[in-house]
Formats: sequence, structure tokens, C-alpha cells
Amino acid sequence: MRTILAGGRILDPSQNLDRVGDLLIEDGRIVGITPPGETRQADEVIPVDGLLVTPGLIDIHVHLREPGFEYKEDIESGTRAAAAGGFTSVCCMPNTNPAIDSAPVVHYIRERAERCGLARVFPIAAATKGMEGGQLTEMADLKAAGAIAISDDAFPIQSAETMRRVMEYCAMLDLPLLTHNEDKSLTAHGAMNEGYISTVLGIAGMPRVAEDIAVARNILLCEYTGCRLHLLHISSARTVQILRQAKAKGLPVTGEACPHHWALTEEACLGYNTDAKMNPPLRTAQDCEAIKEALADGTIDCIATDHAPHAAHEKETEFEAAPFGIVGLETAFALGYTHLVLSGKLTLNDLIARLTYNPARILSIPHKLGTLQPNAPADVAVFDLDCEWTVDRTKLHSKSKNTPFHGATVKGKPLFTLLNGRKIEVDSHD
Ligand SMILES: NC(=O)N[C@@H](CC(=O)O)C(=O)O
Ligand SMILES: [Zn+2]
Repeated sequence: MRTILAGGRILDPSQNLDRVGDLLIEDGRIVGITPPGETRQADEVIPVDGLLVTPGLIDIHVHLREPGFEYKEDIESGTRAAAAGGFTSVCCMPNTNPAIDSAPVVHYIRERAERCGLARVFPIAAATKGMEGGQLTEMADLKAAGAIAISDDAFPIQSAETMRRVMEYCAMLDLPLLTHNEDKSLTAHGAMNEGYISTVLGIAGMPRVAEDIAVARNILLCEYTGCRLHLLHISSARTVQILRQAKAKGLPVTGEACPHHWALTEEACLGYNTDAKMNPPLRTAQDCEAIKEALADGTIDCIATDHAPHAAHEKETEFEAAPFGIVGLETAFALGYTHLVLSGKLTLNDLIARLTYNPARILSIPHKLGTLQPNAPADVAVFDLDCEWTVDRTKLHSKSKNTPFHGATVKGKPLFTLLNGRKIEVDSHD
């Protein structure tokens, strides 16, 4: 079976490649790139003139909610949302019920994802049983079952002693550890960034220093244990500085940023907008600037969504009572293109690198993903960069509609993906 994606602008940061051509795919694998129109024999020709062709996007921070919270999202709806956003691989967080803290749950998720066939799913296993911060999980078993990394994301480990042990095991097993960085003693009862707006709204704040302290501690423990540490959803300018210093020292630390942390500030919470409530919270314009700078200079290695679906009835409540989190898979590319590339902060090549090759490297994702090199699986994304569109929550494929970007006009639209060479087409958002 031979497919040609014909006449697109093929951009692949892993090969420093950006040129118009035909992408040849055979039996689910990339064969190579030829000049437009040169190769004629194919079972299927998909014309992509004027469109952007990249490796399928990879999101290493997604909450798929299955098992246990299928009313918010399930593996099928979540991977459909992924495909609609240009993602061919997602890594899912363990805060499910039961948590991803035993091999059977890892197997279950992988099998379900395989059957859905919309995107690859790599489970991230919990560091502690039930993410309770106590007894460690059987990380070697979890790795053998297919877990790609370790994290207690939503339930950040408060005890330095426990964190040290977790890191020692991760180092021994060469599993990356992903940390949600929050000193809970500083954020108790908090629901948004601590500052002027939280004072105006009368809502308890979550100071940036709660993130910075946890980042500093986790980096010191990383230095002590030699564990590969990845900082989830960086939201604070000071955290960016600490990460920059750690990298300068050569420590095995990486970081990610989510679109909302550069595209929005705490002001989005005005009016008690629960769709602007997430953890870590939206901060200030200065923090957004620092995050964009760090994405540009490579201090922050990758972009992830922290796709965190919640049902309407959960968000339609008082600000303090609403759960933290917003959906992100279907808006991430456009928010990157609009806010980072069109503003001149990042090149298109750098944006795609932070959504493909870099996340693949951070988690050592198997099968040579995040690249269009010959023989790699044909996981591909196709975008219309000229398309301006308005985010409409009712058109999202995710079961949940909790986005603060409803009504925002953005540029750059994911059109479809190929997964193992097979076209995955979901309805457009129009
Ligand atoms: N990021 C969020 O705001 N929410 C996450 C959990 C978390 O990381 O706190 C969720 O699972 O809903
Ligand atoms: Zn988190």
C-alpha cells in the first residue's frame, strides 16, 4: 500500500527540513520525500498543496480520565480530540480511578487505545500507590507493562524523603520523572494566582513562590540522585530562571509550557470565570513573557497541553468549588502559531520541534516517533496555516467543553492526521 501526500510544505525539525515536495508512505512507514509530481505510482494520492505537513504532534501531558471518570472524557473521545488537534501521540496521566499504579491498568489503557485507533497512547504511571504520597509503586513492573514515565502530577509529592526515593528508583530504571511543582503548604485553599486580581475577587491565592520552591527542591534532589526530571506546566518567571541555571549546570532537567500559560493572564479569572481556573494558575503578563522567552531560547523544551476535561456541571459552580483544569488538545497548535510564531517570538520550525521531536526525546518515546525520517512510522499532521477560525466550545470533540478560549479568533488549523499511514479524519471545528 503506497500513499503520497502530494505537494505540501514538508517541515521536519529533526532533519532541519523545510521544503515543498511529495511525502511517500509505504505500508505505514515513511519512505522519503521527492520533488512535487515526480512519483506517480500510488494506491492513494492525498493532495496537500498550500498546506503544512509535519510529524504528528506529541503531547506528553494529557488527562484521558479513563478508567473511572468517563463522564469527563474517555480514551476514544480524548484521542479523537487529539487527532482533531494534530496529535498522533499522547501520554496520559495516572489520576484515574483506579489510578495508573498497577500493570493491569497500564495494559487496559494501551489495549483500549489500540482498539480506538485514533492516536497512540503512552500511559504515565503513578509514583506512589493511589497517588497518596506514601508507598511507592512497583515501577519496574509498570515499565515492563508499557508505562513511559512516572508522575503523581495532580497530587504533588510533598515529602522530600519520598521524592528522593522515587527519584532513586526512576534513576535506576531510567524512567523520566514528571513533577507538578507545588508546595501545598503555600497554596492551601488557594484557587488562583496570588496578586491584585485575587484580592479584588476576594479569592485565596496561590503564590508563584509555591511553584518556585518545589522546582528548586526537585532540581536539588535531581542533582543528588541523577534522576531524569521533567518539570510539568511551568507558569512562573522565577521557575524559568531556576531551570535555566540547572541546565547551565548540565543537570538532566527539562521543562514544558502549556498554551494557556503564555496566552492568558490571571485577568481571565475576572467575573469568576471557572474556565480560567487551572493548576498551576494563570499568572501575570511578565510570567507569560518569561515563558515565551524560554520557549524561544530552548530553556523550556516542549509544549504540552495539560488537557484536563471536566464536566459542565462541575465547572458551573462557585469559583473556589470548581475543579482545576481546562481542555487543550484542539486549540494548542493554533495558540502556538498565533501567539508564538505570528508574533515573531518563535520560528515555525521551533514551534514544531517543541511539539514533535523534543517531547519524543524527553520521554524516549519508542518507535522513532516525532520525525519524518525514512523508515519511521508514518505519523503525520497536516495544517492550514492561512485558516483563521473562531474557537467554538460546542464544536470540540472532547466530551468536556471547559475552555477559556471560546470565542477567540486564532490562525492555523489542524486538518487531519495520518497514524501509521492511515488517514484519521474527524469533523472540522467549523
Ligand atoms: N492541571 C489541572 O488544573 N488539573 C489537572 C490536575 C493537576 O495537574 O492538578 C486535572 O487532572 O484536572
Ligand atoms: Zn499538574
